[in-house]
Amino acid sequence: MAANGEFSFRSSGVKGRNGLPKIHTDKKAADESDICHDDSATPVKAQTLDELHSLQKKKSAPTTPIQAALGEFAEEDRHKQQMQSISASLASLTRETGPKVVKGDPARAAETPRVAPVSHHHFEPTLDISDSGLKFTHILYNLSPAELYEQAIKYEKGSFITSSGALATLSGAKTGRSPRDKRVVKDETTDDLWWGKGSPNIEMDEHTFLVNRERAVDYLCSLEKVYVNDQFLNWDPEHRIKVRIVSARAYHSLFMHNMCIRPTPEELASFGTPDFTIYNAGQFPCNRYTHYMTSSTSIDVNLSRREMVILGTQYAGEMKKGLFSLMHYLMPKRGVLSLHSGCNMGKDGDVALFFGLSGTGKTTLSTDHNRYLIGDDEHCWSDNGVSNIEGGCYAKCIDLSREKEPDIWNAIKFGAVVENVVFDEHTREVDYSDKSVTENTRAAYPIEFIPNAKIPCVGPHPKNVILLACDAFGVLPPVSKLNLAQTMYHFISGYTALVAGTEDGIKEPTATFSACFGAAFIMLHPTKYAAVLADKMQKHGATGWLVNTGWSGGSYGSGSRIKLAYTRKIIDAIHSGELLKANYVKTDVFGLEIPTEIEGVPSEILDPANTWSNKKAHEETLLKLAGLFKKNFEGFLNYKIGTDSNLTDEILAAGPNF
Ligand SMILES: Nc1ncnc2c1ncn2[C@@H]1O[C@H](COP(=O)(O)OP(=O)(O)OP(=O)(O)O)[C@@H](O)[C@H]1O
Ligand SMILES: O=C([O-])CC(=O)C(=O)O
Ligand SMILES: [Ca+2]
Ligand SMILES: [Mn+2]
Repeated sequence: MAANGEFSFRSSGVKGRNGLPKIHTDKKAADESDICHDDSATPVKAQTLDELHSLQKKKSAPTTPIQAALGEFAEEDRHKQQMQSISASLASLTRETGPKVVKGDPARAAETPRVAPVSHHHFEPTLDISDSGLKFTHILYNLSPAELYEQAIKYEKGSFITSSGALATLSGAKTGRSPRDKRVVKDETTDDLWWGKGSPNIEMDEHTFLVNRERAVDYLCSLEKVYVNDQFLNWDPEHRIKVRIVSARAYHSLFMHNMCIRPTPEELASFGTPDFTIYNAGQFPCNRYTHYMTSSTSIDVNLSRREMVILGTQYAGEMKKGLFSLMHYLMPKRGVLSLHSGCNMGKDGDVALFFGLSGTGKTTLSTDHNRYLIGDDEHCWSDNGVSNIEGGCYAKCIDLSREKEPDIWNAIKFGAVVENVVFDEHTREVDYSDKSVTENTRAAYPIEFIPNAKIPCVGPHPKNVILLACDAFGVLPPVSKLNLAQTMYHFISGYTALVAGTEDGIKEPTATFSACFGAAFIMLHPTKYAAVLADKMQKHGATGWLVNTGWSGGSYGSGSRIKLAYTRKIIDAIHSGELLKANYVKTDVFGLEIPTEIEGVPSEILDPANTWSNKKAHEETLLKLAGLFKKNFEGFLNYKIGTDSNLTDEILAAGPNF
């Protein structure tokens, strides 16, 4: 480059008579040179192309002194134990005990014979030899994102790299969870579970579970290779759970790599036996002649065996939320509260929880450039404070925009999985407004893709508990301050309203009530979680808030969704403590305390009654929604919350009055 920044050719030192560089053919002359060499001078250290290719990849470097100290024998032992553990995980219950498993990609054929087959001498003689007992199952163990990308692109139709570097994939026929196909084994250990009306736990017996388990395991072992992830749940070391995920798709393995906590190499070396195992055979259906099965999809949890089987759905969220259900069972046993909430922390250590059903804003509002992100969806609140259960986020992508949600936008890069999005076939730019595959398009990315993620994902006791509702009726205020009884009333109600199918034009919104803002995932009766939440909020002086991220100025169809920018201002005022100091007035019917002013938010929208042009329609809609709340709460009237009945009575009184 010339000094002025313009590009120019470097003038060559030795020139021939015609001005061109002289070509030296004489070896001696070239060796003793001060003359210019050809840049490619050093030859490759390979005799053949195969050798050349073998130079490209080196063995992953041992990372720490711990591993170095293990020595070669210990390392070999550890590897053998790992393979035995995986073989045991994949064991058929009716034939030989564990399949022959071998680590590595079958496509890298040259490498496989070097690995000694796992010996089965400690097992009983096989009951029934089958072809599956003679073949090897290759184990792709905790692959890296780059390796999983290659697997997905090579072997899974519908896998593509988007222009931002994310892996686009299709989840198949199912683009959301299938709660009606979830089953939980009912046995002597599950008496304390919530069964019956309203409960998400539909029973199955142990035998049927084993039938489905065998079906999944046979399917997985029939494949040439399966993916195994060994990872953790819960950033609180005291309550950490070890999970193993066995799956048939690189998509599933990468999704869980992103969503669970990723072990360090040392943690992986000493992983041992998992506390819980998922068998994801989602490409393979369940057999509908099997007892308890009502479709070809079945998601089965067996708490005694610490196992979960997935048949007939490839939607990866089933694994995420299956593990969340497990935490809703395990954590309360330890006095730890599990929460379907987002969580973030201010610079001064003030923590906020964001409860809400799907699509109400947990991910959007907890991902806040001015605050540390602890997590977007699943948390625990123990005596130690709050901790994220997961290692990643799962953001809705529909209508995602760089301007409104920059941190989420930027997190969709190499390593992230985007499900069911539509992209330009040439540029691979994703069109986030396209609902051709589904409205529930999603991105799963490791939490550290958010620049201000708080790692480790733990924080002190919450100061604010924000209940989010996307009220498509447009009658709940944008924000209300709640007393403890109101917080419990709305926590147990778990309200949101969804907009019904949009294809035939405008439809009535439908109210959904989902206890604890996650009835699909809780294992015990809602009042058990509510009692612990009330106790913790009281003990740590947390304030409850109800935030409507839905409609204003009318119901869906006539009004419009509250601007995200306004909701963010409201949330800012909660975090800063400003809102606690505001003036409040009480609304009719719901008896909610609403502020008269918030910086950056037009005051006239703070009371929904002001925003409806048709006052009569407003009144009717308000009463209609209040009636739905009342009816829903009837199911909880016979339950006591906490140790005395005072709180129960207060909570009942905290609902709508009309
Ligand atoms: N005022 C608003 N407040 C919050 N979100 C809004 C608002 N207006 C529009 N949105 C959109 O609503 C969606 C909220 O979805 P989000 O992913 O945060 O849901 P979630 O509560 O995390 O659900 P899930 O549990 O299913 O992950 C986003 O797509 C967001 O852009
Ligand atoms: O589980 C899913 O598919 C997405 C999610 O977070 C929810 O529905 O709460
Ligand atoms: Ca979310
Ligand atoms: Mn969720």
